Amino acid sequence: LSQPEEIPLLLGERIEGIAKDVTYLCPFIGPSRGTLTITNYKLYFKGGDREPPFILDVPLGAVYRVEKVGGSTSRGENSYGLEVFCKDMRNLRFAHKQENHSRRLVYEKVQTYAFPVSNKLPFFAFEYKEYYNENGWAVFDPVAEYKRQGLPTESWRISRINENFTFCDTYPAVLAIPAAADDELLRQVAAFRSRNRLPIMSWLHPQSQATITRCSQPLVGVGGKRSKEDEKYVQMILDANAQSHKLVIMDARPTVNAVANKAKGGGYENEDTYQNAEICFLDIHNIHVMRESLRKLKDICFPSIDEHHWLANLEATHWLEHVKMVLAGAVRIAERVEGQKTSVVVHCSDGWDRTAQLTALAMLLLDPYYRTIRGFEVLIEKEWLACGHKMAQRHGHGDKNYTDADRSPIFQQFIDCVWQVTRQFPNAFEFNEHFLITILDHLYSCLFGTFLFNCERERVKEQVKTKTVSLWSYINSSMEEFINPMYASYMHQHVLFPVASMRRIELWTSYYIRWNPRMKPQEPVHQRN
Ligand SMILES: CCCC(=O)OC[C@@H](COP(=O)(O)O[C@@H]1[C@H](O)[C@H](OP(=O)(O)O)[C@@H](O)[C@H](O)[C@H]1O)OC(=O)CCC
Repeated sequence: LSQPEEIPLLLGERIEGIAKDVTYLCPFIGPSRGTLTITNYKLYFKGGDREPPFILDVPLGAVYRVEKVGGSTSRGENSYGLEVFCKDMRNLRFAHKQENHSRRLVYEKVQTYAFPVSNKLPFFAFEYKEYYNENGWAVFDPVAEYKRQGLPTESWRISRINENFTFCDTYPAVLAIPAAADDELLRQVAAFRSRNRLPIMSWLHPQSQATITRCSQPLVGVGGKRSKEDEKYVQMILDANAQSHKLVIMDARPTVNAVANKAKGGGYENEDTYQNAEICFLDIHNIHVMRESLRKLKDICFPSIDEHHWLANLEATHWLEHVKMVLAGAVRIAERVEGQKTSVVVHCSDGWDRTAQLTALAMLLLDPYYRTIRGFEVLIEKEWLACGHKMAQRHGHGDKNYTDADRSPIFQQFIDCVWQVTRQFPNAFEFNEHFLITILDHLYSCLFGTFLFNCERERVKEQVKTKTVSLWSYINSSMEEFINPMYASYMHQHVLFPVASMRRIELWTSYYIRWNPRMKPQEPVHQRN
């Protein structure tokens, strides 16, 4: 059986436990007997009874649950062991021998190193010492990105009112806001927005000066409160765009949820008080609906696919419908900004899930820069990480409470939407599908500091830029792996308008069904006698 030295270890990785004579029960090729090793970063199984050996290499960050299967009275073959549930659409079944107590060892080591936050241990990212000659932390600089967009202008200024994160603790330190708004007005506007997440600029159209701004819901409440300052500030956003006398407020939610939020002091802008604004609702469901939808999708994809009911089962998950709704919302924003030179304000309830999906996708459609590898990295850093999408909470990084209702695959759904666009415009992106899957793998692995924690304030406090490696260091050090050979320079000048219709939305099978072998090993064909 394999010896410790045969386990590939990263710099900073150490073996925490080895269990020999373990059987991995693969749902497709059947059992493999071998050695199961747990390190402070991964779960590694190597089968000794096949040539080539069967290898499993699973970052513990991808594990959300581990359960013991069978007890001391279990007698059936392989009935005593462990089940490991993973965030990357698979579950792993292992069978142990009862006598050598290897199950307890593996169970305890997985519980310890898969959930460092619950065990008051550092993420492995803080122990990972690999050197890369690319510094991924230098890919995104907010002022440089604003400069690339043409800021500051006479209508838009860069503000450091939030440089200590005391103005809005989930927003970036550096904000782009209307030049006409002084700090006093900013404070009054922030006070009227949920969690102080006032409208800030995401993107400026290089020709028309139309903008995409983003925020959280106004604190209207059941009493129908209004804020003259908020109304004045929204008017400043409109006035900053000389091309248009109208502004559109896109509320990502279904109206029923926007109304329900009034009961919690939230709500939406009233067209009577926001004179020159048109409000429309994009009907995208909340984090709870999306979590449930992906759970259903995993259930019909793994471990086996019901050939006779596949399409009915897929439709019943509603996953593709939700992907379509997010993409359709982004297309509506892009059409307004590009086609009608109209500025758009995007919000939802908190302005960090659906809003991030919509601004990032609309910017991807409108600006070819974000369709390059480095540009896409900037887009994720800016619209997702700096603007406070709760990466750690939504993915349960290092936390053993897998039933937490605040977990939801919103960022993954955004990457799925990006994949849909690459399918409709295969020449328009510098990156390939492997790039998108690698991002999702390291969304879960916690090997890099990039996706750790919930906002810029936390990342500054944890010193991720000096104590961890950026995912972009790894990717940009082997760029050729992630290049799309079909990328055509003439194409990338255009605005993309994908068809957000069910007939064009596809299931991303190389992600969701990646663990099923392409061909089920043929069952022996019984000769007709
Ligand atoms: C009487 C009590 C009313 C009430 O609880 O309102 C609260 C809403 C919850 O509001 P929702 O918008 O439905 O749901 C919210 C959004 O998903 C938000 O993400 P985003 O950034 O995309 O906004 C998350 O951050 C919140 O955690 C979540 O609660 O619940 C509903 O609207 C469900 C009822 C149909």
